[in-house]
Amino acid sequence: MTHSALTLEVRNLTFSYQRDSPVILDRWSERFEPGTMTAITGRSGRGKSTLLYLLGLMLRPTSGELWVGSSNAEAMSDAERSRMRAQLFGFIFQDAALDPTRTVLDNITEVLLYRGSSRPQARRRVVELLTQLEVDVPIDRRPGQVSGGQAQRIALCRALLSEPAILLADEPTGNLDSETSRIVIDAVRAHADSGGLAIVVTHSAEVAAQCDREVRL
Ligand SMILES: Nc1ncnc2c1ncn2[C@@H]1O[C@H](COP(=O)(O)OP(=O)(O)OP(=O)(O)O)[C@@H](O)[C@H]1O
Repeated sequence: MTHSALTLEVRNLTFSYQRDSPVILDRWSERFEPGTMTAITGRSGRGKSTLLYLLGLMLRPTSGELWVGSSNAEAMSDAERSRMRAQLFGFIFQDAALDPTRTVLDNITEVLLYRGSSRPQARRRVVELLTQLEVDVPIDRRPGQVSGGQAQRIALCRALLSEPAILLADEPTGNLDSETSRIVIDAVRAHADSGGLAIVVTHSAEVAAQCDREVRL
């Protein structure tokens, strides 16, 4: 797997949800390099998920800049940001955001079909990766018929198959036992080792220890 090597850089970022609500990030600066996996840690309510939404171009900061490679995302239109999000970012968020009306297979394969894989090729890749992630469910099931931890790994499978330059994960091991957590973190680790950039919000010291560095909010 190869990724376009992109640095993500935040400069003097300030954010509050509303004008009169508490400031969650105050002139915050940080740089995330390709080929690395960073843990974002900190007490509950400190703004870890909010930071991930900002980094993933889902929220705009109150002030400050976010650079994705050589592009300043704050200078871009909403449409340009959406395009960039679809092309460069992969997300593993707490509400796995699978389409409940479609099968596990269809939820995952779309990205591969879109990129020109044949249906049998796409199916093979999906089955291979689900097996690696130890998701032992029939691929014609719907998301409502799998467990929370399985849904999370199905979302991880979808995110990894799109080969995003930047992978953002919000508590990807939150619902998982320690053995399954290890499988998930190994997969995120492999993404970073192959040149991708991974940022993982976590409350787990064990997960943070497997990252290259920890940024505490
Ligand atoms: N949509 C929103 N509108 C207003 N305030 C919000 C919104 N979402 C989150 N907040 C507030 O922003 C703060 C940061 O929330 P956030 O979810 O980013 O924290 P967190 O560090 O990820 O927490 P946790 O570890 O509990 O998941 C909290 O005080 C939260 O109540």
